Amino acid sequence: MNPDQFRQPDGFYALPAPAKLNLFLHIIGRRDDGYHLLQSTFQLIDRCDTIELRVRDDGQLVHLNPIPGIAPESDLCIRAARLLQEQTGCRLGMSLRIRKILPMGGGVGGGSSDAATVLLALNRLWNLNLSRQMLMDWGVRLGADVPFFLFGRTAFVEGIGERMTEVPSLDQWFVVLHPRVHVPTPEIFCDERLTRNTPPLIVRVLNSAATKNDLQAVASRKFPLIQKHLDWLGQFGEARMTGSGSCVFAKFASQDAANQVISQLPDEMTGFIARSLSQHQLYEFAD
Ligand SMILES: C[C@@](CO)(OP(=O)(O)O)[C@H](O)COP(=O)(O)OP(=O)(O)OC[C@H]1O[C@@H](n2ccc(N)nc2=O)[C@H](O)[C@@H]1O
Ligand SMILES: Nc1ncnc2c1ncn2[C@@H]1O[C@H](COP(=O)(O)OP(=O)(O)O)[C@@H](O)[C@H]1O
Repeated sequence: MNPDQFRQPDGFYALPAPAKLNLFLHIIGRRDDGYHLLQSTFQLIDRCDTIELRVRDDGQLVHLNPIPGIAPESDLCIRAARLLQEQTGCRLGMSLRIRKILPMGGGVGGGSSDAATVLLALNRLWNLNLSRQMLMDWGVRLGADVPFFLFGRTAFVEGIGERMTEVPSLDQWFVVLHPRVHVPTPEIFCDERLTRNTPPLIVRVLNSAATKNDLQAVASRKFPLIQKHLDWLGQFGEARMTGSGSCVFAKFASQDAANQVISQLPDEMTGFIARSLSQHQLYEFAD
């Protein structure tokens, strides 16, 4: 795939960073170090941040529009580029702009996806020719979900989130709502009410009535606004939380059906519709 298809007249490449939904998320155990053993299906959706970047010859990593509240050097995109410089000795740099539309800390993986897009893009634009597996091994240092975005296809995820198997992607539409609460992931995982004994799935199911999100009961009890959004969306289909929240979603067979639901959204709620994506748009930027 030629990166030129993403090139804009100003010389920047405008690259998509898609969101994900956890179609289900089971906690099947806990390791001695406190980390939880998961089983989850991760689905890419076509709602995306846009990462605009241009290669620099001077080796600098310049963030042209830092996200309020995130210091440029802490931004996952800058950290991703620095990681590649450190690991490969590459002396090239980048200028970066982020067009951010994905809710932060919403369980749709925006920060991890932004980082994965930078890793994939620089792999091409800095001519590094690193394998997908190499990028995944390095990317996990930036965030637990980064390897999934590099994997780039619908995945059944196990372990603490590091073991991935491709599963068939279904063409589906989703309504996603964003309750305006920030859910602290460690607090949900540490809650004594969290169940950690869902029986392991043997058949690799994509999504069915037999699955759930084990983090949802704790998160929605702690944050009533999440429950309120689940109740509203639940009128139209089975509503579920993604990741550790706060976003909730329901799936629909057509764009029309999803549009009909979102058009009825009360003023005090925000949300969007999205379609399942069978493959990351930059999948071919790694071998
Ligand atoms: C559970 C998921 C599913 O997608 O939730 P979301 O972040 O998407 O909401 C992610 O894997 C999360 O990824 P991320 O938010 O990067 O988590 P990390 O920084 O690795 O971990 C935050 C904290 O969550 C707990 N944690 C996380 C993952 C795991 N398998 N077991 C855990 O117990 C640990 O307490 C850890 O300190
Ligand atoms: N480029 C970035 N985009 C979003 N979040 C970022 C970014 N860089 C660093 N972060 C930090 O990562 C945290 C997790 O972000 P995000 O991936 O959006 O959440 P989640 O894992 O719940 O989907 C944010 O709260 C923010 O502090």
